[in-house]
Amino acid sequence: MDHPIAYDLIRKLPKVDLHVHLDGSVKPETLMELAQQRGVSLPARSRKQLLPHMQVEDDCTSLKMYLSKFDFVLPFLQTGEALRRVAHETVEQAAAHTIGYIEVRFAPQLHRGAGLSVEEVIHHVVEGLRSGERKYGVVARGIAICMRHHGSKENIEVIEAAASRSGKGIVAVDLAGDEASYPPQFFREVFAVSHKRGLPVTIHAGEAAGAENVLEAVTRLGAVRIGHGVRVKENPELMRLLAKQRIPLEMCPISNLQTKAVTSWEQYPIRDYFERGIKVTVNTDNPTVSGTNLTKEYRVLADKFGFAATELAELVMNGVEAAFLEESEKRVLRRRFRRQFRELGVG
Ligand SMILES: O=c1[nH]cnc2c1ncn2[C@H]1C[C@H](O)[C@@H](CO)O1
Ligand SMILES: [Zn+2]
Repeated sequence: MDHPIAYDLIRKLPKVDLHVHLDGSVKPETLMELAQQRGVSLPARSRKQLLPHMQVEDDCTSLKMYLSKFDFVLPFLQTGEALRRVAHETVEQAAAHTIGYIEVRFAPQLHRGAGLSVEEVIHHVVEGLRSGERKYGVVARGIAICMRHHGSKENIEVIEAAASRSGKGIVAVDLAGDEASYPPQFFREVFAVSHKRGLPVTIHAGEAAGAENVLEAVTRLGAVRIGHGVRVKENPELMRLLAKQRIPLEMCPISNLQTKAVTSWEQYPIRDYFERGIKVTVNTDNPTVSGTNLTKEYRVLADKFGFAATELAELVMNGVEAAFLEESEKRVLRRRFRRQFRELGVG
């Protein structure tokens, strides 16, 4: 049976990905080459055999279990060369799904195992993004992540280094990792530094813990965007606050189902948020770990939630408005996207 919105139209629709992790985007083929270069043998010899080590299965029961997949790839992402390559390839993969703007996030402290400094990690990732930008015509920026299991000293070091690169490839900072074990109030001191340095903040919240974490992130950590926010639905007043303050949610539907932020699509609040006027954006989170891409994410919205093409275009434009870009850069994107929508007969 034909779907009311053709798969091909969704692929061709210009899109933005505001929430995609570098270490969740490594191609299996690349991992095999990186392992070979290091003389390390992998437990698998083909892409097909390797994928189960890099990707979650249907039996994933929690964010914690989901996060364990990253342990497999991180040992191979410890050199400048590897970081540049995966950053470049993240942009390449985005281009294949007509993504015009991408913000790639990464945790500098997780890439220091072979002696790189935080500044060097940031430098190599930004260089990889830039070469991807030049080759594929996708505007690409970086977000530096503080990890929940790291101490204040390490996280403040990330924020300081990111602030020094602000406007030079890095546009914001984030907090990621095991939300259930480390609530946001532990990080007030850390994010006070980003506030002092004028660096925008987005926080993973309301994914593996309740709506109170989103409230804390917005009111105490100064978050101007929220990663996921699936459990905001528990608090109607918070939903009104987010709509009123125009705080965008970076939702990642397929990842959200895998980490059990919800247990079925029926419980997924994206339609409800959209209708309440919350600025919902649609993103991939971790293309490799989640076995996803942005076309697939938008297709879920059409298939499971009945979003029409014009509504999908509205979600895309929410992403453009939510981008951590200068107003002049946004204007260019806005114009380009509107023209592309018209050419596709959408809106
Ligand atoms: O969805 C997520 N929630 C919390 N943390 C996450 C998510 N996806 C990836 N991460 C973590 C694992 C990675 O190693 C780290 C840096 O990208 O961020
Ligand atoms: Zn994430």
